[in-house]
Amino acid sequence: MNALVIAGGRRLLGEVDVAGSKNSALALMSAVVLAEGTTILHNVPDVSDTRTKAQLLQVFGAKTEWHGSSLHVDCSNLHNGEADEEMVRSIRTSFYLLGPLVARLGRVTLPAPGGCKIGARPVDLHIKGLTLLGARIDLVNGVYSLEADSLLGAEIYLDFPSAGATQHLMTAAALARGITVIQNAAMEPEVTVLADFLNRMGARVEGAGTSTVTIQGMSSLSPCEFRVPSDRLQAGTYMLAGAITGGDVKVKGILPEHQSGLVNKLREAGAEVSEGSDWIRVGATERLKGIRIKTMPYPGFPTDIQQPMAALLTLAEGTSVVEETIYESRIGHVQELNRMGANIIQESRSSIINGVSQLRGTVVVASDLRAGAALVLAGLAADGETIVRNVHFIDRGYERLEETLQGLGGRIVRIPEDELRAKRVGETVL
Ligand SMILES: CC(=O)N[C@H]1[C@@H](OP(=O)(O)OP(=O)(O)OC[C@H]2O[C@@H](n3ccc(=O)[nH]c3=O)[C@H](O)[C@@H]2O)O[C@H](CO)[C@@H](O)[C@@H]1O
Ligand SMILES: C=C(OP(=O)(O)O)C(=O)O
Repeated sequence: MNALVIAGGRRLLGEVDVAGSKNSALALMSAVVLAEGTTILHNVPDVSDTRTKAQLLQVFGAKTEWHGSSLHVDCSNLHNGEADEEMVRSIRTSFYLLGPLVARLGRVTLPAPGGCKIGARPVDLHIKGLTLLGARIDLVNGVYSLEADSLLGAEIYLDFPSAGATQHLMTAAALARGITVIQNAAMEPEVTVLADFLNRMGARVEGAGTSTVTIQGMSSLSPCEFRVPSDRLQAGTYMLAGAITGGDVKVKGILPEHQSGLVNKLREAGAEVSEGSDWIRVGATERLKGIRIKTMPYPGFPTDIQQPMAALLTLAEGTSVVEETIYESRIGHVQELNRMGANIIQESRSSIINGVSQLRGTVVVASDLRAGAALVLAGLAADGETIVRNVHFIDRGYERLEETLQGLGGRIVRIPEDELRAKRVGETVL
């Protein structure tokens, strides 16, 4: 296990080229199984989730090869396999493989998925949709078994615009006979990226990015080459790094229209934000003001940026209220930020943040991916040294986080936790 050690208090300055999107790459890595032959995904982020997903594909007979950030996946000889429960539980999108694999193989079994522990995260909408597409589904001892002679197009209404269910069902429907219509679909950018990818494979998907997505299923699809777009969540985190350190950070190679929730809220808090066709620059010359945030499905304020944004607001003047409406317990950062001197009171799904003028470095523990990102941001701004433990959570979704932050002038290093234990109380690392 590793920890990140951060010597805070330095303004971050400079430019960041943002890596490929974890969430898009993972959805595409399910869709690749739809086509016989080798699909090539470019710009796949080097994070633990994509490496785990590649291993999972191998369990079902796919051959995977990494060439830098390009992933070649040969799905010519798929077969059933028994996936290790630990592996499946370590990522969320293991589950998105069920639909496309049953479409290709006629039957498949897979343990229930994992992902960040930020709420109950049921899969009922996935199951409801797959059942409507004609799959027979059993759950025994935490393992899902699916069977279908062939999938049939269906009309599916989602009770909540779930990003995962929308993408999973679109993928399965691409090999179903007839037309599938998904109502109350998620409108997240990752849905549109997946539609572009499926269309590149020969499917006919329309309406992605709206609340009604229509998929004309095909009897077969072809492999293709596709570039994963940049990660809007890594980008958002680096924008926040510019703001929380009173620095000036330009994130490049991104689609600014995907950041409108964050950009508007940063401006409301008093940050300086400018943007061009494929970049956004964020800085802060004065202390920010407290604001209200409410997470919502896209295009609302993204839940995945809620925890990093909360870190920023701990230092804003006055009181902020951050309401999490998507997940019932995305609060792992709260207690740890308070250990650093923040003043956050958690009331049900709302964090009431009373701004403090300084955070103090200490040892904190990441409970999940974005809680980890929030603690790193807090550490960059804090007085003294912060040690963030459980870095494996952060590694799920940030490609070479410490190198990127070092490139902006941040003092941050990764060290094995064993080395930390050897230090005397009060002894610093950096
Ligand atoms: C790998 C990936 O892409 N992860 C993202 C994806 O997660 P994920 O796809 O898991 O998130 P969903 O959009 O499905 O979840 C949103 C809400 O719907 C609920 N729900 C979901 C499915 C279901 O069958 N039943 C149900 O009740 C969830 O518990 C949650 O409260 O979208 C989330 C919302 O933008 C992001 O936070 C995650 O980073
Ligand atoms: C919640 C997240 O990921 P996952 O859905 O993969 O757990 C995230 O990326 O913030």
